[in-house]
Amino acid sequence: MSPAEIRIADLTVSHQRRAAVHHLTGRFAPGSLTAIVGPNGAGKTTLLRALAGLHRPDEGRIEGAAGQVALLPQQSSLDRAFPLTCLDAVLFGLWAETGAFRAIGRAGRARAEAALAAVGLQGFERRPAGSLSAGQFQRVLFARLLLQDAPVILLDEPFNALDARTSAELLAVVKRWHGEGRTVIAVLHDLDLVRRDFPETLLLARDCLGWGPTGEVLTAANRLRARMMAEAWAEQAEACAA
Ligand SMILES: Nc1ncnc2c1ncn2[C@@H]1O[C@H](COP(=O)(O)OP(=O)(O)OP(=O)(O)O)[C@@H](O)[C@H]1O
Repeated sequence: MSPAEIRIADLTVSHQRRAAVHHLTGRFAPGSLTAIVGPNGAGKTTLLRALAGLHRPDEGRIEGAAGQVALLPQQSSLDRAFPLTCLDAVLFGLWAETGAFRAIGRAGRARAEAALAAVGLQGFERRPAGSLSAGQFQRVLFARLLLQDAPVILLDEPFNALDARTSAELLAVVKRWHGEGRTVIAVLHDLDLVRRDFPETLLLARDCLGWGPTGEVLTAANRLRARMMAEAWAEQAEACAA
């Protein structure tokens, strides 16, 4: 796995002309493990989706991400009523390799079965994905990421609403990715988890309030600034003017 660096230069991303990420500059070092933290509405998901190429920047640049990333979206953003088996859901991870309409061969199926087994879901291949618990479904999405085998992994609230055992097992998968030299970036709200397991942190409140070693970024002063900025956001704020 060749390590991937992502460089961000003066990035602004807006929704309906309102800036969600504002003039962000910095880099995710190759093979780094970074938490993105900040209050609700701070622009964390917007940044992750911009890194995945799903939001176009209004200004600035993202370099090094194109074709390199695999994204775990927030579960709440997914339609689980879609009639898919667990195996099919995992096989979506091969789209980038095979294209949407090319048949998946036996080798692809074997890889998908192995990925399901790696996240503790051996025997779930034919189960409808819609019948799974939230924790089981998150395991399926992790299996899909395993199959994508990307140098950069983007995770949006990967441990949200999971029990302690599922969280611990999926955190072990994240650490394995980091150990393999992948660049891993996760949006998280649990600051104890961030302090314990994520060496780097980006603290976002639309603007960047700190980006570097977690202990230096998650200071009481920085967190207070983030909270105060969140409280000050005017819903009718205009487009970025600076
Ligand atoms: N599709 C959209 N259309 C319009 N506004 C949006 C859209 N997506 C996000 N926003 C707005 O952009 C801002 C940033 O949202 P975003 O989801 O990136 O924040 P977040 O930090 O991930 O929040 P949370 O912690 O609540 O998930 C918010 O004000 C949100 O209302």
